[in-house]
Amino acid sequence: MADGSVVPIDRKVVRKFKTEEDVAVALAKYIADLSDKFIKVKGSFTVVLSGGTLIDTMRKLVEPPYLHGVDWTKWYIFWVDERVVPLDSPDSNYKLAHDGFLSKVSIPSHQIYPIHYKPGPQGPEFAARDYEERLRKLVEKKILPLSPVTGFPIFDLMLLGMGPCGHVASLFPNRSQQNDKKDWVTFITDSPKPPPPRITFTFPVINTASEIAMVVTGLEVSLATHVALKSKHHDFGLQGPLPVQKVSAEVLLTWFLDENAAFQQ
Ligand SMILES: O=C(O)[C@H](O)[C@@H](O)[C@H](O)[C@H](O)COP(=O)(O)O
Repeated sequence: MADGSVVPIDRKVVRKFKTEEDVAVALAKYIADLSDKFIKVKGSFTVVLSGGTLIDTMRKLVEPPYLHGVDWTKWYIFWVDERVVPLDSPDSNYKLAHDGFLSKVSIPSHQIYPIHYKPGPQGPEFAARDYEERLRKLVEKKILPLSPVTGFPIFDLMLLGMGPCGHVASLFPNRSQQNDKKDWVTFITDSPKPPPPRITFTFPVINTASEIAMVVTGLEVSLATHVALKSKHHDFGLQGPLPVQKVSAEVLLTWFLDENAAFQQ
């Protein structure tokens, strides 16, 4: 199916498109519709970004009709993971989002939450603790609600990419961070994807989000996509599931795939 038709399975839908351009068109509408819905219901829209190709795939959102149709003033922006580098570094997920998205829309700057960067070996741990503290303050201010079910903060929308090894955020196979059930934000100093020092939301926070979009395009992710959506078993030389297999959303997890990523479906 290459028309974006929706196949509902539990709290998960898979939307398959022919090209990456078709994914970009559908993703913009999906995000704008959720923005309208959440702002109507709760007066704000909390959005969590990833790095990688996601920001480019969001490109239609900064074009008409969304550019002037979305109420950007109600948006709050967070990062599901960030490389621990200065914010103006070419490796920074903040810079990527700033250049491709945030600089083009009118989200108030105090509603954008980049990491606080500190150089040196303590930088990753500092950035993770600091980010978690800032999230806890937003819970106190009632900007982020806490889930009565999980005890973790509820974000309205999380936009995730996936690597060929099945990683999401900076939760990688063969790294302990994917098993953290206590922290909201943790850090990694030996990420297999460069650069090595990063912070990342943990799975309990990711899976407490209301809506999650897995935005996955390209042939190199087709095997991990196949494992996540079809075979469930894998031959990646690991014990246990791939990180992506642990993703679920409170309301709905929506996969956006192009024909290449869906090649093995
Ligand atoms: O720091 C990063 O690189 C990201 O936040 C990471 O989690 C990304 O979302 C995936 O690696 C997918 O990356 P691509 O979209 O580039 O395949």
